[in-house]
Amino acid sequence: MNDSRKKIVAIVPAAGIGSRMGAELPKQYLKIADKPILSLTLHLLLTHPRVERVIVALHPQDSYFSSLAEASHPKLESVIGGDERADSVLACLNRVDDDYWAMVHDAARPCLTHNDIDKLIDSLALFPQGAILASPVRDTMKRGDKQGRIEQTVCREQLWHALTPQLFPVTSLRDNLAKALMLKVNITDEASAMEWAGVAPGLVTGRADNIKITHPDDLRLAELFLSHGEPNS
Ligand SMILES: Nc1ccn([C@@H]2O[C@H](COP(=O)(O)OP(=O)(O)OP(=O)(O)O)[C@@H](O)[C@H]2O)c(=O)n1
Ligand SMILES: C[C@](O)(CO)[C@H](O)COP(=O)(O)O
Repeated sequence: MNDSRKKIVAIVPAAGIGSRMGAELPKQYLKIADKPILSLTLHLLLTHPRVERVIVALHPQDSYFSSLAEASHPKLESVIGGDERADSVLACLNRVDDDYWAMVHDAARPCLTHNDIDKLIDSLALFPQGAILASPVRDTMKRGDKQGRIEQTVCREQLWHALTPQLFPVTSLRDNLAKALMLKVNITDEASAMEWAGVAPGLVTGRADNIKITHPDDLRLAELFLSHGEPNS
């Protein structure tokens, strides 16, 4: 099936509390260049021509989302997320028809570009099983011991940072994720659920500035990237 016929739904897990950020409000509502991070991420996905729908998972007590400009967008719907990121993704997947492809992208990654989304979608010709954006590890990698000392140097050949979006057929992702969660398998991204089921997702080199805003110093970095990044729409 060529990509012009692939129906793509973007799934945005945004039900976290941002504990590592330690801010007064969930990090997805902190502002960069005067815009909430979630607004930046949703706008990026809603304006991409190959994304038909966007589903966002929200915390049950989320009182911020309704005030976002994007909240009333006709292509967008929201669901209540779960205890872990994977539960939130599954809650979104349960709202999607089987003939879609799910492109799962963290709310906390607002620096994604349309060009990288196109790269990922185009990669399905090579990786019909699904694929993820990833960034090759550049630094020498160390494993530390419990005393904070170097235990070993880890070979960085073939090591990648998994990014998002991660793009898979809705049916296999939903089934594999549901089974893995039921068996209490540790799932931190969509690819790990697919790997658990024996699938080898494709790795597509994405921009290293597609960072996940996790700690306070990530905010300034993201602001820098967004002020110098390519226009997305
Ligand atoms: N139960 C959860 C937990 C996380 N997320 C989302 O998954 C993305 C990546 O998770 P992470 O960066 O860990 O966000 P938080 O869980 O909010 O951060 P922390 O672990 O520091 O609390 C975020 O957009 C977050 O909102 C979610 O939808 N549902
Ligand atoms: C999905 C992810 O962004 C890929 O790197 C990452 O696994 C999310 O992890 P988190 O602990 O939920 O931030």
